[in-house]
Amino acid sequence: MTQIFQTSNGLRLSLNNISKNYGVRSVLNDVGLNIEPGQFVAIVGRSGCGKSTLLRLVAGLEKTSEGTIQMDAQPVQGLSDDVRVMFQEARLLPWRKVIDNVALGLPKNALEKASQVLKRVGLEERAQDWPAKLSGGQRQRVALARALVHQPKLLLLDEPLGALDALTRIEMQQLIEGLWENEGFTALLVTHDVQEAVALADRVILIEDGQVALDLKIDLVRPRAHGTVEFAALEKEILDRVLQKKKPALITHLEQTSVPRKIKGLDLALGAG
Ligand SMILES: Nc1ncnc2c1ncn2[C@@H]1O[C@H](COP(=O)(O)OP(=O)(O)OP(=O)(O)O)[C@@H](O)[C@H]1O
Repeated sequence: MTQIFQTSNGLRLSLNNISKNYGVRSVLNDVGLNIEPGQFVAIVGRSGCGKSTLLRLVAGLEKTSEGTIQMDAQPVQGLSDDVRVMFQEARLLPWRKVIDNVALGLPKNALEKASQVLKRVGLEERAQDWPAKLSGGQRQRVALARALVHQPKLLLLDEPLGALDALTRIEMQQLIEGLWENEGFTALLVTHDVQEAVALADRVILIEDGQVALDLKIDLVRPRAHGTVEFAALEKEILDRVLQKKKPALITHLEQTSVPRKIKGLDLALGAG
């Protein structure tokens, strides 16, 4: 089932020609993006291309060098109660039980609310455990519950499944997708995993050289089966675009001029049969 934006509880996010420099190094350069309320957007790109920087700017953890970010037409000025972030590490407080980690920052009488959200992530039976007793995947479920208990309008996901094994990762993807469909928040996911991006997102944005190099709509029915032709074609389109960029100039030249078949020894490097 595709997301119906009209019924969403999410916020509209606008990045208006934003740039970010660290000293003389330009990380993001004139990035413009408009994200609809309730949309699920994935940001992909090579390591160091500025994905996490973009997320930190949206979260209000850092300031843009140029340009503005708006949520529902209001400028972002620091942290907002409407926005929650989930990182690769769960960042739980080890001296607080699971339920108390989820209820962190809530009024004292909010334990009932916290336990309802724990139930939604499938961990109600672990409420009284210490975080150290949980697996990596369970800890990320707690982190997800801790974010969702605040009913965010925007959930920022900075490679939250990056450290998990393949099966747990798929389970967590399904959990996040289900919660997003029910709660209707806007989601912005940074991931290295193109397959994950195609599985979850309505739109995949590729960042390259500090700019939006690709903005691809993913119009597949949900939940998405990884093995379909349509799924594979979208995955390939993104991967081809990423790989095309960094091919050594010599290889690209040889491919274009079809010289490699004549040069023994280079055939292997090009994967030619
Ligand atoms: N606080 C900082 N000071 C200086 N440079 C920074 C700072 N934060 C990030 N950078 C630089 O900005 C660039 C982008 O970093 P960022 O973490 O956003 O990349 P990324 O695409 O998320 O990388 P990865 O996929 O490896 O996590 C990198 O070259 C990084 O070294």
